[in-house]
Amino acid sequence: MAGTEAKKRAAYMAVDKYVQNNQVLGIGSGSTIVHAVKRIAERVQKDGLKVVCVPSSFQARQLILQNKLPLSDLDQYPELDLAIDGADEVDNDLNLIKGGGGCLTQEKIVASCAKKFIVIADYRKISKCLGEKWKRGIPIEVIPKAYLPLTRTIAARFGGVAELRMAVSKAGPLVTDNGNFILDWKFEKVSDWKTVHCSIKMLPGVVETGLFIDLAEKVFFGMEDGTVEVRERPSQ
Ligand SMILES: O=C(CO)[C@H](O)[C@H](O)COP(=O)(O)O
Repeated sequence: MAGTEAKKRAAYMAVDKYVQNNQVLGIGSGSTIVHAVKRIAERVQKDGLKVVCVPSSFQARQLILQNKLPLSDLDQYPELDLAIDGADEVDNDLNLIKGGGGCLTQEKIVASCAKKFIVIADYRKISKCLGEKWKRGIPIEVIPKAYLPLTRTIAARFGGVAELRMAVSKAGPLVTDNGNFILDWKFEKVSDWKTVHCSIKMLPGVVETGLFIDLAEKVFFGMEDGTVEVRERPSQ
C-alpha cells in the first residue's frame, strides 16, 4: 500500500476514535495531518460535530480555514483537549523526531498544552531507535544570529555535524514561521535522548529541538497491508 493511503487510514482511525463533540483540538503540520483535518471536517458536516481548532503552524492555520473549521489560538484556549500531529520518526518508546517541515517549536507548544497528544504516521516512520529511518538529522530551531556559533558548539559537544537548512525556491536559509533558522543535526551516536535534548536546549540561541520525548500518548501507524497499528507509550 502506498504511503499516502496508509497515512489516510491512520488519520481517519485516530480522528474517529479520539475526536469528540465540544473538544478544543490542536492541529499539527505536514502531509498526514491534512487527512485528519479532512476527516474532522467531514464529521462536522455529516454528524454536526462541534470542535474548535488551534493551529501549530501557518500551514495548519490555512488547513483549518480551507476546511471551514472554527479557528482559535492558545490565548483563547490555553488548555486543549487533544492535539494530533504527524512525525518524521517514532521509536519503540514513542519518542519522536519532528520538524521535517520546520514547524517543531509551535508543534511542541501545542502538543504540550493538550491533555492528550496523539500521533498519526505511516509504516515508514517506525523505528527501534531514533535515527534509524530519518536520515536528515534532528531539526533544531535557532535564533538567526546564533546559528554559526551553534553549529560549532553542537558538533564539538555532541559530535556529528549541524547544518543550516536551506530554503527551496528561495536563495538562502529556510526561515521558520517564527522568523528563525533550522539546524539539522546529523548525530553520530546518542544513547540518552532526554539528556541530549535538555543539553542542546540550554545552549544560548536554541529555541527548540525536534526531539519530542515522553510527549506522545498513542501513535496510529498506517501499515503496508492496509491495517492500522496502534501503539501506546510503554511507561503510561
Ligand atoms: O514535524 C512536522 C513538521 O514540522 C511533521 O509533522 C512531520 O514532518 C511529518 O510530516 P508528514 O506528515 O508530511 O510525514
